[in-house]
Amino acid sequence: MTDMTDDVVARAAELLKDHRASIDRLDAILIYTLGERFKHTQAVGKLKAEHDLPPSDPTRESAQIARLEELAIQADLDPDFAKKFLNFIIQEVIRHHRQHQS
Ligand SMILES: O=C(O)C(=O)C[C@]1(C(=O)O)C=C[C@@H](O)C=C1
Repeated sequence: MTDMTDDVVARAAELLKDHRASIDRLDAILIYTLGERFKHTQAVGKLKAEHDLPPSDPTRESAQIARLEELAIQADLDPDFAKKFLNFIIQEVIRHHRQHQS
């Protein structure tokens, strides 16, 4: 009986370890992906500052949000979360753009 319980606990520990390894791998992908995204937005911020363009573009943001909501549904991710996540990133980008302009 105790042996069986030990097996179940050991199996659960193994599964937890595997999930955590996948989570760490995916978190690394997220961080590198965000790093790449910010490289592009830094270049966009420089262009906007050089050409006196406004830091934010609400029309572009609406299109991005609509697209990400669709992608989120396809990816089985909560579309409201996807929207909040993109908004959070875009707000940070706009903050960087404003720093370029001042
Ligand atoms: O595409 C732009 O114009 C950007 O400045 C990039 C970006 C984004 O992070 O995706 C940021 C701010 C804008 O309001 C829209 C989009």
